[in-house]
Amino acid sequence: MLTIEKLSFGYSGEGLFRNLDLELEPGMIYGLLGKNGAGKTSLLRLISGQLFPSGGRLDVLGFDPRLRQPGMLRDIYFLPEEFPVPRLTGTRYVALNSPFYPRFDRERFFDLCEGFQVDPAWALSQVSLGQKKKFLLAFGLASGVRLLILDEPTNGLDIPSKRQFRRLAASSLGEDQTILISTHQVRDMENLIDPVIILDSGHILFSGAIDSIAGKFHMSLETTEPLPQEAFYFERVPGGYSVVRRNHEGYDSHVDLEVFFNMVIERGEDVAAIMQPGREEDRV
Ligand SMILES: Nc1ncnc2c1ncn2[C@@H]1O[C@H](COP(=O)(O)OP(=O)(O)OP(=O)(O)O)[C@@H](O)[C@H]1O
Repeated sequence: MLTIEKLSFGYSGEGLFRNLDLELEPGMIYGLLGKNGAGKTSLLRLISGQLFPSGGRLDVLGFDPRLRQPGMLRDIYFLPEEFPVPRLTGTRYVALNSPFYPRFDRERFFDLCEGFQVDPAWALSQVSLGQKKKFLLAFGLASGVRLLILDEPTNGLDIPSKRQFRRLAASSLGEDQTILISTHQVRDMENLIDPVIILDSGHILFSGAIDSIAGKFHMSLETTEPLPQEAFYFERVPGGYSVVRRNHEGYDSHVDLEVFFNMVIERGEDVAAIMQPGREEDRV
């Protein structure tokens, strides 16, 4: 559903992406993780045709996003991190905008509004940032598009709303749909995103399924600090140390995404070597 090959892009001559490759499959909720400034928003804007690459190939739902053809636009919904809202009620917004999305499901939209505790009768310009965001998330999740792109969707949401978002997003996904969520708040996305893509300074350091991580690495919370040679990676956490070891024994363990993210940022090349069969080097 989305293929990126050898993508290059930069702002005013400064290279951000060089030879970037990425493939997204339908039926998944991808998490695009990266620190501030890693390039997440730029990548999302390239995918949705709001920025143009300087080289390489982008295929989004069979379209070249630069052309912004109606066939692509009716199947993509992009919720940016910051967004202006018109001086309209939610109901009027839906009446004006839903016709652009042929598979928009009004009943689902009202259910989602109820789930998010937002009232479509509200004037959008007069509600809080979190309420606006939840309204637009309900719109996006009800739009029926094949590619839903959410840039930092949990920014501005309170803790119960973040939980609601995870629940409603997971229950909204159809087989032919993909959700691509960018965030630097990794914890907010746990138990929702799979696979994960980790971007750092314009490079994809990791792209893969949670299962594949659990197959190669074992994570545990330990009370004592391990010796460096005893662990692949560890960090101090409340209550002790989060310790990552190679999973040679095939143990089942929960993947703590934040720890994995930190590990990839610190040891990206080593993780890549381990994750790729055939190029694996046996490290502790
Ligand atoms: N319009 C622009 N002109 C010039 N440079 C830009 C522009 N937009 C972004 N950049 C730069 O490109 C890099 C990537 O920015 P981008 O917004 O894509 O990162 P991000 O991962 O989304 O960050 P954040 O998590 O802070 O939103 C940063 O170094 C940023 O300063």
